[in-house]
Amino acid sequence: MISLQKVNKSFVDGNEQYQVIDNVSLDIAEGTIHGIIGPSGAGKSTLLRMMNVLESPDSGSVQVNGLELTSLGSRALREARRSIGMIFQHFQLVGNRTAYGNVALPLELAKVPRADREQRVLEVMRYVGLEDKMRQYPAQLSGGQKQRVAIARALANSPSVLLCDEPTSSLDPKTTSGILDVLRKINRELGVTIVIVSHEMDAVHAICDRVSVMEKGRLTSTYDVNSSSGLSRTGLAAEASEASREAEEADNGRA
Ligand SMILES: Nc1ncnc2c1ncn2[C@@H]1O[C@H](COP(=O)(O)OP(=O)(O)OP(=O)(O)O)[C@@H](O)[C@H]1O
Repeated sequence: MISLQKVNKSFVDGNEQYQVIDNVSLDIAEGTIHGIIGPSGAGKSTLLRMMNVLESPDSGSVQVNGLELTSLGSRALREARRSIGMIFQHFQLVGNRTAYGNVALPLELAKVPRADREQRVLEVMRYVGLEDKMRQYPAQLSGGQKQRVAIARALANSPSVLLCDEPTSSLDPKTTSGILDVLRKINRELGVTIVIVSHEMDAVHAICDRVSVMEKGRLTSTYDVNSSSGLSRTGLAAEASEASREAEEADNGRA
């Protein structure tokens, strides 16, 4: 369970102070996939980064698996973060390490013995379907492969939560669908709670159980994707596609 209660965050730019997160409360149930959508600058990434306190709130509470992250010292926070993986739009792989070296990195930091490390890297690279790319450097991999390596790295320490900041925004539609399949598999098979920030509505609706909408630092709504509101959106999409089919038929009739 991820629970944000009345979190606030502002940044100072010159003489101006901007309230980027404005009194947001949000509970995300264990084992679900939760989307956060909204216009550019709404505060989506900042809110996501609060869930592992990469961004600490000015006030409010951030609990993950019952632990109040804002009250932890740096060592305890480092340990708590091991159960919270994160992936990014631009992958953030270390360029001078192979895929193997990238995935091994969090295990090295956690002081996992070498033999266990090797075993675990192999396991997670297999899980994302890249066991044949262990010795490649990031520059030798496609975008989709880089994101799979990043996912494997995020999984290395067996997290219970995976935070995804625009995970498919640099990828083409086919690669996007492969990455969404991997994320769905991680959720279903490993029970990992996933939070996805994205501006790609199709991707969000394809994979999420619930979605929150942000605007100007505030949460304006949260809905179930399969609830009546989700269905009405599907209904609208169906109507739109029916209308475009009719227009096409009319066009063909004219030709
Ligand atoms: N470290 C920072 N210092 C100053 N301002 C920041 C910082 N991080 C974010 N901001 C500002 O906070 C606002 C929200 O940023 P954030 O990245 O959370 O929005 P977003 O909804 O994820 O946008 P996008 O979809 O464009 O990524 C923006 O105006 C941004 O410039």
